[in-house]
Amino acid sequence: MGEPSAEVPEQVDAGDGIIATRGLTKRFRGGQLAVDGLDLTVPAGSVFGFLGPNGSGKTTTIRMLMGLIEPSSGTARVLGRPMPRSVRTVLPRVGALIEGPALYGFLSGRDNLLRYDSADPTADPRTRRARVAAALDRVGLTAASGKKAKAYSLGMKQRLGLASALLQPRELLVLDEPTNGLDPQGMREIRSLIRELASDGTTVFLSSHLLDEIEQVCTHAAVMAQGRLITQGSVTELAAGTRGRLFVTTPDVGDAARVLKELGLADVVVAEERVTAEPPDRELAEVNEALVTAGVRVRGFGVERASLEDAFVALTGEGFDVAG
Ligand SMILES: Nc1ncnc2c1ncn2[C@@H]1O[C@H](COP(=O)(O)OP(=O)(O)OP(=O)(O)O)[C@@H](O)[C@H]1O
Repeated sequence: MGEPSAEVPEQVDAGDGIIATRGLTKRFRGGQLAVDGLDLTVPAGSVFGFLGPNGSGKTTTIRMLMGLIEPSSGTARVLGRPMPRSVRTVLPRVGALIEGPALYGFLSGRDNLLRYDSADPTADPRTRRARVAAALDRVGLTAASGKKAKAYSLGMKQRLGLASALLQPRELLVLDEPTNGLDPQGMREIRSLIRELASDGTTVFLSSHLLDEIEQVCTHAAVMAQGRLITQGSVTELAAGTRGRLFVTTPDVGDAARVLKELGLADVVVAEERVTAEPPDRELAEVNEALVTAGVRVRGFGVERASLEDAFVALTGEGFDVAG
């Protein structure tokens, strides 16, 4: 039921993306418009960051992609197939970690994975132990595999969750806020694990409300705000579309700021021993010369590359400031 018949083969168009949505919309019963006309394209082989403040519609989108809830309108295709119609053929090829892993605290990490594996009707019981051992090894939990899961740190629980998603080879990993609640060390571990997984060709789609996290691990990103897509593209393109900032490092910040304003530079901001402004249209050397001529002791000077945060500010006119 629901699967396309042999006469109407599903075309998997690689150019279409591993995930592709068109006009995807979710309005909840109470009238809340959680996702509004989303057109998302996730290229094969990318580490795709789905970025947005809390409440911007990320989890709702992921739930629609995984066939957990029905869209109100629009379409979603995952691995080239329509969701939720193709849930049964698509989900076995996708490793998903949504809203934290469901673990039995009284079982060891290894026994939790054995349970997961035995719940999969396609998993051969004869190779179960080897599969579980490989997954534990992959996430660096071999040494702790005999410990009860309730004694695991949050980071270890998260890694065990990832191991459960990795019991079978996957074409796509979908991770909802994989570093949420972790300490900096735990975050670093999960990030390096994600990079490693991506390096052997798995497409990774992860949501996050942390800009620098996306910048550190993702090749591509989409930015959501209030249920709408603000932008998407490669991380370098997104940042490159935004101009960097001119900076002057000097003890004479007052004089430096005055000179920059006299030269017509916009958005001059003074901080301790540092003045920044929008980059000028004129030659940088001219600006430097004007500073030096005015007696400003220039200790550092140049244009900094724009970050994803600069891009976000430029797009929305506001900072990426999220509450908890
Ligand atoms: N089952 C539901 N019924 C009604 N409204 C909902 C439901 N689930 C989510 N919402 C609302 O939809 C909006 C988007 O929520 P969603 O959880 O998708 O955002 P998010 O970006 O994933 O945020 P978070 O990171 O906090 O999970 C929010 O305003 C939320 O209150």
